Parts: sequence; C-alpha cells; structure tokens
Amino acid sequence: MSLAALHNASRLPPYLFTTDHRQRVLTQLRSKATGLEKYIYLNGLKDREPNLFYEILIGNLLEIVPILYTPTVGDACSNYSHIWRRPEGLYVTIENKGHIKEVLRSWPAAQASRIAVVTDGSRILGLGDLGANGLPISIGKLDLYIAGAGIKPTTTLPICLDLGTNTQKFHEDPLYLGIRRKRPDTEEMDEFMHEFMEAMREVFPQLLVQFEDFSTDNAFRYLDLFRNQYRCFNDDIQGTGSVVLSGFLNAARLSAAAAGTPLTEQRILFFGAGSAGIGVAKQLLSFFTLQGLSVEEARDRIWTVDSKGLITADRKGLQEHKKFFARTDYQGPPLTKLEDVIKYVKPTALLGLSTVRNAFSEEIVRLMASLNARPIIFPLSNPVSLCEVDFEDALKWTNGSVIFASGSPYKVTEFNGKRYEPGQGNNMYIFPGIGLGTILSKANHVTDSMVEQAAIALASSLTAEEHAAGLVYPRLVRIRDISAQIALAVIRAAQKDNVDENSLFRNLSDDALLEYIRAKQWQPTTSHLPRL
Ligand SMILES: NC(=O)c1ccc[n+]([C@@H]2O[C@H](COP(=O)([O-])OP(=O)(O)OC[C@H]3O[C@@H](n4cnc5c(N)ncnc54)[C@H](O)[C@@H]3O)[C@@H](O)[C@H]2O)c1
Ligand SMILES: O=C(O)C[C@H](O)C(=O)O
Ligand SMILES: [Mg+2]
Repeated sequence: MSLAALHNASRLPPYLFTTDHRQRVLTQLRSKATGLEKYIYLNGLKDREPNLFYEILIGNLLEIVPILYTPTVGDACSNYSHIWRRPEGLYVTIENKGHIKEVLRSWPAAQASRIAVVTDGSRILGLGDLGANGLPISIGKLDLYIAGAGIKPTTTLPICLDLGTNTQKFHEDPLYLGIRRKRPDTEEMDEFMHEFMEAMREVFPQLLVQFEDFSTDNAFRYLDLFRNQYRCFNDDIQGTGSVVLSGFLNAARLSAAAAGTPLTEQRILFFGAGSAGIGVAKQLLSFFTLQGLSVEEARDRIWTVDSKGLITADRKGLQEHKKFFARTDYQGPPLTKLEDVIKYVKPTALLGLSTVRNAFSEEIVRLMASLNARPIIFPLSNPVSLCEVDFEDALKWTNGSVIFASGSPYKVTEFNGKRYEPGQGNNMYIFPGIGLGTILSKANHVTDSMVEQAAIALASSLTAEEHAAGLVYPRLVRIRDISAQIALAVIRAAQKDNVDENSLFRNLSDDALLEYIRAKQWQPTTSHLPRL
C-alpha cells in the first residue's frame, strides 16, 4: 500500500464499508427537531453528495417532499436570508437592466439548460412578498422535476428575479440578501421582463420557463404577453388549473354517483379569486365542455368569491381577471358572507384558494354536507398554516362523506374506526410531466390542449386499487411513472397543435414512446457508500 493510500485508509473508520451510509443519512435527518433544520441538513447533503441526496429523496418521497417543498419550503423562504449557506441559483436584479444577457451567461453549462423555474418572490405560496428570499421555491420545484420526472439535475436552472420588495421588514433586516428598494412600477417592470425573456431565449436556446409565484396581476399579465412568443407556462395558473381539473374529474364521479345526478349538474364555488382561483376556474370550464356543454353553459356552473364576497358584474372597479366569472344573474344585496353565498349557490364543490386559514369553519363544512351526499371540499391554499380546513375536521364535520384534496400534505387519518387517505391537489403532480413532455418534444409553446391533456392523463392514471380506495389523485410514490404518462399525453397534444419540433416521435406507437420517455428519465447512481 502506498503512503498516500495508507494515510487515506487510516482516516476512515474501520467498519465504514460494512455499514449502509444511506441509513446513516436518514437517521441524521430524522434526528433534527424542526422542518427547517431538516431542510438545512438536506441542503448540505445535496451540496456534498448530490447523487445520494436524490437517491434518498426518490426512495423516501412521502417523508422528504414536504421538507423540500410545501409546507417547509415556506419556512425556508421566509428565513432564507438567515439560513443562506452558498450560492445555489441565479439572481437577476433590477440593477442588471440593460445587461441581463451577460448575467445569464455567467450560469455554467448554459447550452445544457432545459428547464428554469423563475420567481420574482412577490407571492410566495400564501406568504406574500418575500423578495429575494423566494429562491428556495424555484429550487424546490426543480427538485421535484428531478425526482418526479427524471429531469437531469445539471439541466435545471433556479432563478430569482430581485426587483426589490414592498415588505418593509426586509429593508430593515441587516441580513436580508436582496436589494433594498420598493418594487418597480408596471412600465419599469415590463421593460425588465421583456429584456429578461429575450435574453433567456438567446442564452438558453432550448429552455422551458416556468413562471412561479408572481403576484396575481403580473402572473396573468406575463403569461398573456409571453405565452405565444416563448416556450413558457405559469405554474400557479396553468399547473394548478390542470391538477385541480384532474382531481375534479375523479371527485365529480364519486359525488355524482352518490347523489344520483349527471356530472353536468356540478356547481362549483371558488373561495379566492387570485391567479390560482381564476386559473383553476378557467381550466374547470373544460370539465363541463368535455361533457358536451358550451363554454357559456360551463361558466354558468361556476361562482367566484373574493374578500368582498360573491363576485358580481355590477361591482365597481372589478379587476380584469375577475370579470369573466362575475355573475350577472344575482340582483340582491351584496353577499359578503361565505355562508350566505353557499345558501344561495348550493354548490356541490367548494374550492379554497384564498390564503385564509380555517375559512371553511364547522358551520360551512356542515352546510356543505347538508346540501350534498358527498360534498367536494378542496382547501388548496399553501402552506398548511393557511389551509382553509384541516383534513381531520373535514372528516368529522361531514361524518366521513367529504371528498377531500388539499394543497399541502395531510396524513392518513382514522375516523370512526375507518382509515381515510387525503388527496393532495398540488401542481407538483402536473408540472414535472408537462415539463418533461415539452422538453422531449421540443415544443416551442405550451398550448391549452397540452395542459388539458396533462390533466386527463393524471386523472386516468389511478390504478383499480386507488379507485377502490376512493382516491382522487394517485399515490405520490408513483410520480415517476405518472410523469412519464403525462409527458406522453403532452407530446401527443403538442403534435396535434403542431408546436413540436421532434418529428421522430410521430412515427412511434404510444407504447414505444412511453418506453422511450421512461428510458430518458435520469436516475441517480446508487451507492451505499459515502463519497470520500
Ligand atoms: N394547491 C396548489 O397547487 C396551489 C397552486 C397555486 C396557488 N396555491 C395557493 O393558492 C393561494 C392563493 O394564491 P393566489 O396567487 O391566487 O393569491 P392571491 O393573493 O392573488 O389570491 C387570493 C384570493 O383570495 C381572496 N381572499 C383573501 N382574503 C379573503 C377573505 N377573507 N375572504 C374571501 N376571499 C379572500 C382574495 O380576494 C384573492 O382573490 C395561495 O395560498 C397559494 O399557495 C395553491
Ligand atoms: O408551491 C406549491 O406548493 C403550490 C403552488 O405553486 C403554490 O404557489 O402554492
Ligand atoms: Mg406556486
């Protein structure tokens, strides 16, 4: 043995190679007291041993996704300036205006980049304007692309646009990592965004851009401005719309079967009318049009509520994005209380995207149960601390009849001696597959039909056992396989819309294409040994 080898060997504990390092890592992770400490630990592991990190993540999705993603990623964002360890994404600031291209070029392996998640930090989950602290949401989404769809880690690009923040406490925090200024006006922001998107295309020619957690006005605005010009989509509008349409397709079957009514008689009430609420409402139009109704008939079955109550067309100064669903058929005094709106609408489904914790109170949930044999109640606001109702309460107040899906994860719960599994209506089921399909087909745009077909593929991916268990979403452990199925549907939709640029796929059967997609999914190289 050489002197160097001997020196190395003597630094290693004698039994190291007979133990399983993965087990050691999991034990260390589980010894941490809080979610945030676990987040920091995993972050360090990813830096030291990326392969092991992804192996552990993929092998323990149910345990680890809630740390890297919703809900704990919310804590990570809120505290990011304080827990920051090392650079792990790209910051493009308002001060870079005029030379954004050069900033983007500083990212290593630009030609390899395929997917960027871009936030401006202005509406992180339901936590408000977190400014430059928003980066972990981009990182968390990309970890799901890697774990859930098999996107290669080196092709992912997390971006936080630092345009300032309107949250005063960050300006006063000596550790705050971002620029201390207020957010720009629309004109300045538009100039920035146009330059940014143009530069992105030039520097990363093969890149798909996922917009994430922009405040509602800007989320709609930049989606409208850019969707026909660039390869991009908005996760909070389209991803959420798609995932909720999917869960609703399954939920409505259960609810209609219990009521003995046709699917077209579903009546959907949205509590919350921001980018997520209106994005989902627009996508749910296709629930009805898929059953043969016209768009007008579909719109008639949807009601929206914001902080001022039922949204009606006669309300003064109504924001643009709320107009489409504003009711013209209600003539009485403004309905400001949710309870009164429910009594008036008699919804079969109540969907929460309001950021109002416990807004679905006992009275509200009991009222829904009194109107429906199986009420559909989806409290979709994130993180858990802003969820409209907890799973256990929803079960209790509906005597177990609720069809439930929440944005953040809940545990399997026992009620009256029976085991109930909650659904998680979170766009994490959809964006990995939409991204994978878009990247592989080299689609130059993400079309409405790609988003709709993704929802249908997800809804159809339930196994017989999952159907029998009354689930509305498949189990998360199958996400890799499900993402491949979604990608297949997305590729076929891209072909129909003629936006694909990979003609090779057109000659493949569905089976052959699915096999190809699966073979393309990146896997970490497994090892029970530490990297030395
Ligand atoms: N489950 C998912 O996959 C998913 C996806 C996207 C967003 N979300 C969640 O949806 C929530 C909303 O996101 P957004 O971008 O639409 O935010 P937003 O702030 O733009 O919208 C919130 C909406 O709720 C309404 N609202 C606020 N207080 C209210 C009250 N007291 N009564 C009635 N309505 C009230 C507001 O008027 C607004 O219309 C966030 O918590 C976000 O995390 C979940
Ligand atoms: O990030 C999530 O968990 C879902 C969604 O994109 C959100 O903004 O809440
Ligand atoms: Mg989001």
